[in-house]
Amino acid sequence: KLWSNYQYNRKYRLPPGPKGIPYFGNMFQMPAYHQGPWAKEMAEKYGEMFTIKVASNTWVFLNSSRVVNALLEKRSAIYSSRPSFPFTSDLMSGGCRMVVQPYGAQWRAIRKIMHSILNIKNASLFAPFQDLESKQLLYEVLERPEEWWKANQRFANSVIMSVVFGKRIMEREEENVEKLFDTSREFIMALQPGANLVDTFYILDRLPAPFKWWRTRGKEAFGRVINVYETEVADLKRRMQNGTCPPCFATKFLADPETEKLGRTQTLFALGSLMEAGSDTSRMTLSQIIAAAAADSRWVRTAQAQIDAVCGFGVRLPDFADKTALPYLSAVAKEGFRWRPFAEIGVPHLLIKDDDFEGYRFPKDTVFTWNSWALALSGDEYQDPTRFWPERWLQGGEEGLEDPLKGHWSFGAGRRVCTGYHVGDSNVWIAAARLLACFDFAEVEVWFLLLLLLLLLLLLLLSALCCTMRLTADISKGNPIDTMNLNVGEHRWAPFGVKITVRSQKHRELIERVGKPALDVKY
Ligand code: HEM
Repeated sequence: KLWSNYQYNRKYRLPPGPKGIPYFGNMFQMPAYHQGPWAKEMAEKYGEMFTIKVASNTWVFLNSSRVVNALLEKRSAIYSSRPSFPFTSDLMSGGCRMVVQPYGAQWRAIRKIMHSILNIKNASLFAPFQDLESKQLLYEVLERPEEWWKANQRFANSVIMSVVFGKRIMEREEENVEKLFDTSREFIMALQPGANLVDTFYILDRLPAPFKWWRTRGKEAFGRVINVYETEVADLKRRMQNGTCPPCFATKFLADPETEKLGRTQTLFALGSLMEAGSDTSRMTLSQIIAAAAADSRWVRTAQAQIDAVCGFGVRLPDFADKTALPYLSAVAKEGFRWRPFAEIGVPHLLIKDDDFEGYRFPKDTVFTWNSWALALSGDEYQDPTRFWPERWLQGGEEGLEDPLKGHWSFGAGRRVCTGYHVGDSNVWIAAARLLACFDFAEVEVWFLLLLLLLLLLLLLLSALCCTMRLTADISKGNPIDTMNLNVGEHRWAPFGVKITVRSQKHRELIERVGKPALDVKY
């Protein structure tokens, strides 16, 4: 062991990093969740790159746009695989969840399919659904402002379900959608570094099957997710037989002879990954924009002034056709992606062969990640980085405003960059533009909190203790909103408290006129 360590250290040179302990490395220093602030602190201490060990894996964090660009973008051909995840990928995803698949033929085939539906040329395919669902979103927020987070979820989910499965999701509580959010959350949790020992200590995977204590749990998780996807495909087939299914991606995909070659599990996961990635991401970014609007009304006033100038005060809703006339709204969407990236420490990219870079020599199988939180909140990268300040994107003119990838790393990098970024960007643009056109956002006031707490005390006597504790936790986050701990991944209750009010009677009438009819649209 000592000899092989000596040889390794002679051959390779890695950036410095915090000292770890034998076998576990830095595993216990990195928080289990919400690792962004810790990784930012390390970046401030070590500079553009730092190295940590998570058991036998070596991770290099990239902390400046310069090095992300130089490695993940420019050398993408060798920095685009994923580390092995015996539990999270092989067991609970049957090796078929694209986001954790290694770089290779299978990943390439699925990426091609994803691209065929999510690319910019299909913007016109998504636009009518985004238009319809964002109108319904406004009506839902008007009717039940305290359930804004559910309305965001339904919006994002229904857009992708309409395009992929030709069906609208009318109720956020729909059983299979609820299960989809649960399985997505389970997957994200499993992916956290150190969450499953076998994903970190690969040697455990060599144990004989009866000693692998995690197998049953992994198989059950796989069963749950496959069940969600199968339920959707069965429903699709039923509607196709009834003649009630409009043309959609899944009907074409399932009828394509090429699809058969993928096998059943991969076919289901291709459709499922679209549902999963398409639903969760846009709603989280929208939640962040709502938090930013409640925490700082300065930029909201500017956005509303521009919308009012173009669409009239409560006269009509902004539309995709207004995009060039509303550059501030494109800057809002961009700032929404940059401000508090939810993939806080990026997504791991695996280097597939030894590489030299500026005096360092990286061994094959080193994990590289862009330190997303640190990059977004770095004073070297952005002026006044913690502030939600759309103006930053307009300072040098409007160049690059329409490219969703330009100026931040929230969609990832290189060949692994998010395939759905056009859809995510347009989802966020239309929903944010319309919400800002019609509503004001404020942090929850103290008297309101006290009243709610009083009510909760009464509730305590009547309802289950755990439920009350959960509500209390929600409310305690309300005033003021802690924008560094937004917890937007939460899908079961409001991640933070916010007061949403319609801007005027004219806006109320506008929403009733255009938003309410959206509820009756069926196909
Ligand atoms: C709305 C905001 C969104 C954000 C911030 C986001 C972010 C990301 C990030 C950070 C990655 C990993 C990139 C990397 O490893 O370098 C990713 C991958 C991916 N995203 Fe998104 N995403 C969004 C929306 C969407 C949507 C709407 C879809 C699909 C409908 C989608 C589908 C995917 C897929 C399939 C991958 C896996 C790509 C691969 O591993 O090759 N995303 N996304």
